[in-house]
Amino acid sequence: MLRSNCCISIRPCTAKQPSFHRLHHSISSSLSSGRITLHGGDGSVSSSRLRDLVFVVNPQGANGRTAKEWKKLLPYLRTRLGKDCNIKESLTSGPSHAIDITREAIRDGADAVIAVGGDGTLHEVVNGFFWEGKPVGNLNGEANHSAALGLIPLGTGSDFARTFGWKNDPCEAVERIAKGVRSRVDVGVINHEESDLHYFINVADVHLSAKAGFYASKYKKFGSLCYVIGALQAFMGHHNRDMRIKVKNSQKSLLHQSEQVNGGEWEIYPQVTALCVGNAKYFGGGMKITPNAVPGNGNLEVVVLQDFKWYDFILKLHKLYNGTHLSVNNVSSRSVQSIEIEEISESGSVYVQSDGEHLGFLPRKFQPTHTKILFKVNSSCLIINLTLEAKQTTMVSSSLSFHSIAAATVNPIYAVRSTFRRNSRQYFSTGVSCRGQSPPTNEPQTTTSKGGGEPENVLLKIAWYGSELLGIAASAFRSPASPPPPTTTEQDYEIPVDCSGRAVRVAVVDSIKHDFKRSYFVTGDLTPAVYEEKCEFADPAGSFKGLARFKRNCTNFGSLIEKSNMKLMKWENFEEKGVGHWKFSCVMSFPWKPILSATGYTEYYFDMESGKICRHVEHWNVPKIALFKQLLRPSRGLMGTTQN
Ligand SMILES: Nc1ncnc2c1ncn2[C@@H]1O[C@H](COP(=O)(O)OP(=O)(O)OP(=O)(O)O)[C@@H](O)[C@H]1O
Repeated sequence: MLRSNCCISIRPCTAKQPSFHRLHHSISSSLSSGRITLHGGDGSVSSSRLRDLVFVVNPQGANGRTAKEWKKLLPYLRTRLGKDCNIKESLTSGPSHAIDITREAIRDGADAVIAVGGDGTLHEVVNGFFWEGKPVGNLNGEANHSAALGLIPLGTGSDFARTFGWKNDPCEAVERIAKGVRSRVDVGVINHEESDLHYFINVADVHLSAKAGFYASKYKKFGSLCYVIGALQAFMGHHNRDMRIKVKNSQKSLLHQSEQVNGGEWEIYPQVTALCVGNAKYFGGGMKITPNAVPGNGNLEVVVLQDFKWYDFILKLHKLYNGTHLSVNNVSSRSVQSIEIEEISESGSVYVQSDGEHLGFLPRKFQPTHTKILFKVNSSCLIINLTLEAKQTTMVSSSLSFHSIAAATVNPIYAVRSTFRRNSRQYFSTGVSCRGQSPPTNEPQTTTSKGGGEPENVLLKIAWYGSELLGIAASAFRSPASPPPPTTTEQDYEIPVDCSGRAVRVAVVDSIKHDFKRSYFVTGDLTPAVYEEKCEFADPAGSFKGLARFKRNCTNFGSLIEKSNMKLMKWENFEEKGVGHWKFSCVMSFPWKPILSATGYTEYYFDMESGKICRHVEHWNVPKIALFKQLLRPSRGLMGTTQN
């Protein structure tokens, strides 16, 4: 790896940065009345009209779930907002289409463009607010009119929404839109030689995290598991790289609690693993990577991870999720207004992504452009009002630069003069005024989706999916000479039934006890006859249905284990369920032979009709972190246990 001379310095900001206040302009009156008052040039009130809301829907978001949720949401949306707004729906036909839709909608005078999907869709809609470095204006020449940005988070990660504490709950999002409270957010701009300016609203990052994001996008069909697979793949062939950065208007090193006195000079950051520039706090499906970022304060938070090894991520993963990683060695953070980044060796292999979208590789030359633009965002519903404030300060350097864009003035966004043109080609069939067309039902048909969950939950999910994946991988590499999973006569066992055809409870419980004796955790040896075919298997990290998958997971887990011991300590009977308290220990077959040891209990719920097990819920008494630590602790491989 190439290292070159370096100097580290930061110049204090001399440029005036407009001060930012979070604005909460209530527009609920506009929304509830459904009317926007239009003022004539002499200030006279001329007429009023309904607000035009354009919903840009990515039907492929969250592996197709966005389309399903949207279909269910639309009737409710019309009921809730249709009285006051023209609701237009526009489905994207492929990548980047949302950019064009947004531009055209704004040119046509839309009052708000609302992204429906994940961060990728939001990212495209944000980029649609700009054209050649300037905010797009409507073609009616209304100086005071500027479109707002909204969000119904329905993606896989939906990380931007997490900063505001919003869940992937479309009904909640509609309520936020209906309330209409607005505040402003900044938008970052990325300059890249030979390409247009690129805007981001959440987090832009380079190197390992960006590479992981690149791979994760290929596995979205696996839901949040895509981030685990992406990260594993990104580690292959990864090398930390020396980088040079130049920041501007940095105020305070958050890590060292000191004021920066220099700015605008190059600093060397050796062995950078990842560098993240946050306008908001979360990325990668819930990692609180830039925990001090505030989307409306005019600054970006830069977090640099240096010299991380793969095991550092395992050891510190929970800190990355809960945002406490800034206290870790080799992690630094600072607040900046702009940053330029250069890879010293110019390998051209350093990935860049913004808002989870792959942008290319760290280039060698850039021409940053500073554009001051005003964004006001609805802090609760994310309606961003965008107004051009100032533009074009050009500086030349050989780096990638991220700017926070901000401005001080606020335009009243509902003093609009235009009428919304209704002939846009891009509005699909439902793009009509919903006034008076409310569906008969007022009840939302949507289901609440997972998302915006607790960091610990995400960690658990990763552990769950990770172990499942590891098990699958291990089973794939299992030697053909290895003995096949034990086959048992239990496959053919028929459970006795009572006169109403229901499985006899005592026989079911006996079978469960028998399965414990055969260490079903690691052998997958379960008695199929006592389980419903679609039995649900759950633990605090997740759940799925189907005995076959559970058996496969157990068998695969077994292939990672050298020795194990499982004991049913106590059994309790209740009317609708039985509870088995167990003790489990094993030696993993990793080179450092870690020993896992835990107690826990499993609840077996019985189906009232068939008498078979319909839910199998596992609880581990050991904290997850303790399990993680056990996994990393080497042993001598000595354990007086039953051979698996
Ligand atoms: N009609 C479409 N067909 C295929 N891809 C599309 C289509 N419309 C948009 N896309 C692309 O889908 C990608 C992902 O979309 P989106 O971000 O909404 O969902 P997600 O990836 O599941 O969520 P998140 O980004 O929050 O993890 C975007 O990069 C976008 O370019």
